[in-house]
Amino acid sequence: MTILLTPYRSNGIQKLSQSPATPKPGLTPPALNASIHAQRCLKQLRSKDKSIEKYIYLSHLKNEDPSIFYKLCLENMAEITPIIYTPTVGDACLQFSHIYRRPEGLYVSIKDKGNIRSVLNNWPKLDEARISVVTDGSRILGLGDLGVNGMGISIGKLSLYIAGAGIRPESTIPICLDLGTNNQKFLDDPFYLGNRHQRVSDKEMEEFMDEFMHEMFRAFPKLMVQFEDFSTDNAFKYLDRFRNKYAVFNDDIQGTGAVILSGFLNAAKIASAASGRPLTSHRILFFGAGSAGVGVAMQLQSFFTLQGRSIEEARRQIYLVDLEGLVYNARGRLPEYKKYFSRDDYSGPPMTNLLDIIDYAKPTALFGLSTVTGAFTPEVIRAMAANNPRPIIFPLSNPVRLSECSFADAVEHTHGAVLFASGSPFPQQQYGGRTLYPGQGNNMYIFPGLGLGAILARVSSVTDSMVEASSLELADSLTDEERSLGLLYPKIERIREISADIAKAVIRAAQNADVDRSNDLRKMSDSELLRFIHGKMWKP
Ligand SMILES: O=C([O-])CC(=O)C(=O)O
Ligand SMILES: [Mg+2]
Repeated sequence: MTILLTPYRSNGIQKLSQSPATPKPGLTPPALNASIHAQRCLKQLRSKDKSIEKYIYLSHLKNEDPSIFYKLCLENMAEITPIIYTPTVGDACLQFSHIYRRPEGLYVSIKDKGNIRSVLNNWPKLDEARISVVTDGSRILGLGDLGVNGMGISIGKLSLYIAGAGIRPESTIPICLDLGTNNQKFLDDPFYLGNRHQRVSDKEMEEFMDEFMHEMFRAFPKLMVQFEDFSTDNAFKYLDRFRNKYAVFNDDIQGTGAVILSGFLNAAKIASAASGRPLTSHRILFFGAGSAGVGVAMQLQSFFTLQGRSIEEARRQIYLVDLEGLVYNARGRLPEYKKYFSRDDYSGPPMTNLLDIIDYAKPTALFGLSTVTGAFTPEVIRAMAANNPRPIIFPLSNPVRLSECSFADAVEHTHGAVLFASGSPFPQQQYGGRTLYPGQGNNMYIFPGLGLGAILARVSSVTDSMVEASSLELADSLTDEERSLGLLYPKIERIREISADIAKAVIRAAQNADVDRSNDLRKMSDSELLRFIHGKMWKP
């Protein structure tokens, strides 16, 4: 590890390879020692009480000395992830224009339309680019339209790619598209860093997106793009529009779908053992029918059909609930993405009360993707427990304060029987003399490995089978010890090992689907492939 002395680096491009191995005498204190310095940085981090201050400190450290930053991340994953990522990254995005210090990432604005190529060409490491996280800031976590402040989420996701999958820092491009914002508070804020107008029309956005994607893959031919936190309609629209043309996936639809299927599988096995109900006959109620809700529903339906259910049977195991209640055909006009799971077997008056819907559908699993804080009231939790010996309750909205319930409430009102995962981290609980651990059903377990597999196989597109492979691999990755603790997801400290396993499964799925362009990997045995993947991981 080197202690960097390089001055200001524009756009967060980290010149690791060019950093001086040994600083010139006199330019650092005489007894500066790298491993002590890592401890010093950790101590400085821990001395701050506010998580946003910790975020600012780490963001500064990453720019100054990426090696030490990523070393700290890897050695303290459980402590640092909630600061550089969900939930603190949500606050960082809200305050992005106020805490901004230096450029990082690439901004492509509607004003660049017609001229996007020349903006992309300004990126300092054209040849190195492999993974880009692209947001338009229109639905950041559950926080709504944050405009150009959404850059924070692209940066946060890519930090996890680097820490969690060993993607080289210089191969990553965080991108925020500035298509305006409908957030009046930001439009009125003199510090706001984006264009000061409402979001452009759908038609203008479409022309912009076509040009942007076309130029991205011309400028960076080896790239894979992760779409992040687009508003629901556009998340589906642009995934559909580009998924067969470019190597692109949507993290909120597919990454969340995969991670929740994985946690559900591990939970459903335990629940089925307790209830005697077959794994394939679970009924799932989705409270929240946006990109994540529908994405997870599609992933679960696909799983049930793989297990021998007909498509129709699988579809009927899923109930969607939005802000107007149960989603059913007779209710009236629905947006396109809600139609598929809309019920045709109910035609009574609108069913708006979650307790009534639970009573009607008798779900074995309740998923929250609504951003309605506290929607899973004690009564709702108790109703789930009354119908199921081990109820599956996943309040998945991010960040923490938007969660549908806390882990403590879920434990208390199910007398410790709950099988729980949330989108944001919750502390463990003591119950009846046992320690109970909450799962974190966050796409952070999926996208690093999915992306790593995709770029190593040089895929031309990201197929559903690749996403599914990542999910099944994650579900399988629990160790005996983790299972005995009742965990639904592996410990985050094992993220690199898990990302490598996921990458391997993704590469094999890409080969089966014939979307890979790296023939050499086809010739490798599984163990050779895994060794190859580990060898490719950048280590700080
Ligand atoms: O960023 C996260 O923590 C998970 C996610 O994609 C979202 O909530 O939009
Ligand atoms: Mg997201």
